[in-house]
Amino acid sequence: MKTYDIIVVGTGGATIVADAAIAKGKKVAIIEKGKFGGTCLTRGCIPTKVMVTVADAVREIEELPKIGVKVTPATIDWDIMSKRVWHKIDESKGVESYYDGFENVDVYRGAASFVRDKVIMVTMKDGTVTDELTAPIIVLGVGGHTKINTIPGLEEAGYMSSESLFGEKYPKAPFKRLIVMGGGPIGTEFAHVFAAAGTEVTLIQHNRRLLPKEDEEISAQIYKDITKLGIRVILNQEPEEVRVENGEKVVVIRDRATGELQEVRGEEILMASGIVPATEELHLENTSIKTKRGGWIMTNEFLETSVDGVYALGDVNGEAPFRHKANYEADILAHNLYHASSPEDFRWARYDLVPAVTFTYPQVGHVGLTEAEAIEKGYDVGTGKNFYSASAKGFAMGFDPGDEHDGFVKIVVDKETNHILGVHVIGPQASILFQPFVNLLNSGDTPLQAINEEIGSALTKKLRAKGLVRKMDPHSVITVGETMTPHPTLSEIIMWTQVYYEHRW
Ligand SMILES: Cc1cc2nc3c(=O)[nH]c(=O)nc-3n(C[C@H](O)[C@H](O)[C@H](O)COP(=O)(O)OP(=O)(O)OC[C@H]3O[C@@H](n4cnc5c(N)ncnc54)[C@H](O)[C@@H]3O)c2cc1C
Ligand SMILES: NC(=O)c1ccc[n+]([C@@H]2O[C@H](COP(=O)([O-])OP(=O)(O)OC[C@H]3O[C@@H](n4cnc5c(N)ncnc54)[C@H](O)[C@@H]3O)[C@@H](O)[C@H]2O)c1
Repeated sequence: MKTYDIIVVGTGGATIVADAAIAKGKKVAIIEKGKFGGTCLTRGCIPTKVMVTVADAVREIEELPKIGVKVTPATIDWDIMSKRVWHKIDESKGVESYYDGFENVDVYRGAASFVRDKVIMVTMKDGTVTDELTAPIIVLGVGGHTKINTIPGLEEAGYMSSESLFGEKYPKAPFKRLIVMGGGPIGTEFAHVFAAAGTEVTLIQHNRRLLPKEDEEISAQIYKDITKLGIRVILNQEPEEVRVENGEKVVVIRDRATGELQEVRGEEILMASGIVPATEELHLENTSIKTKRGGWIMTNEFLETSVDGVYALGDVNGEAPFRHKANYEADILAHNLYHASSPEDFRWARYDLVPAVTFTYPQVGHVGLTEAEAIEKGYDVGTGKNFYSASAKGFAMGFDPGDEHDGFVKIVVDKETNHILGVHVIGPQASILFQPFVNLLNSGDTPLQAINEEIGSALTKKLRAKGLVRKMDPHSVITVGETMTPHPTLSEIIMWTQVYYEHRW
């Protein structure tokens, strides 16, 4: 049995904890079965946003004649864009070699599995299996991957997911006709990218709304805006069958309201139908680690699992699946394990103020509750809405009052206190517009609130009983650093204020 101070499984957000341990001179094991850097760098946020930024530029140029700029149609240079996409993905190699450079770190390239609580073995890429490894602290940051629904004929016909798109299925040129299955962030972002590249895109959505996690009014607006781009959106559909006909893939869908059947054809199918936790290889059944519905690992506000000393962060704990949320949790854990002056100085996670952005066209962003969620929670709800066209800048950008595609901000307020419960934006730069509210809402005295109360080490129980309050001083550079900022946005340049103030970079 080999013993470490800490074992970190997965090299996405969890690397923040590994880095803190390395800096403290701890003996660290890092286990990664895929590309180093995790989903965000190698098949998620970053390569998609390199593409989305190009697609945005094409659409922005198309809008310029309205404000008096003569343009010729812009088109995407697929080769240059793809080179930039793969340049970022290939930074993964640098992450891998970085960890090879430390004497106090053992890097295992393979899949970790639990033998029992706190004991792990790794099936290495060459098929060999390591000795048993153990540590008083084990951090699980194994992420998630695309959920593939069982649809008759799908496996035989073949399909792509974000994993294979940024892998063996990366196209040398844009598709002629693409079917996107799913109208969440992944589906709407890729639909925007390919439509801007000249692909005829049909997006099939199971839900009756696009982006159903957004406020209803935002969903309705994004439907109008996306269809204006030439993307065909078919809502409220159940995929019935997939087949190949004359070299094309045919998806048969059934309208969930009317039962009507129709066929959609395309050169390729992109599955964007949600994610599942990547726990298959962990063999959690050999442990007492509790999971919740959907198989997500249950964690509390200190990222503890039901096994003392085992923590889980990022997508795998089933809280909001964003890279900034994974980073936020990893920062908290790194602080509590390696930097806190005492348990009273511990930080804890809260999930009621996770900012979310979808980088489709236009951008959509929010923090806090939707109007429907606020009503359901029993608030006496008031709302306010303002349009881009109502501001001088909005007019300058080409928005006119009454414009069907005007952007807007909607605030959801508790009428009893005038407290802001949620802020929702749709329009250009939505990703950065609502950040001041994220900072505002996170400021002030923040009492410790238990999450999944059944989970808690002896120390956690003591801290809960004590009733800790973290002072999030709105003037403090530390508060800015401890507040989530959506990734990847320009607001991050400002959010890292604490880090460059402390000369950590
Ligand atoms: C197409 C796409 C676009 C996205 N865009 C955005 C965006 O713009 N903004 C945003 O905030 N989020 C975005 N996301 C979500 C974001 O990528 C994830 O929330 C984030 O990467 C999760 O980080 P993580 O640390 O939890 O896990 P990951 O980054 O997924 O890291 C987990 C790592 O664990 C490894 N692993 C798994 N099992 C084992 C095992 N048994 N042993 C060893 N290693 C293992 C995996 O290989 C992986 O490298 C996007 C996701 C996708 C798919
Ligand atoms: N900009 C970002 O921050 C960003 C971008 C991409 C992904 N992500 C994260 O990654 C996660 C995964 O993204 P996602 O868009 O796949 O998930 P999602 O769960 O948000 O959306 C999936 C959508 O697919 C629909 N769906 C499910 N099965 C279907 C089927 N068989 N046919 C048609 N539609 C079907 C669902 O109704 C749902 O709206 C998200 O939770 C998201 O938070 C974030």
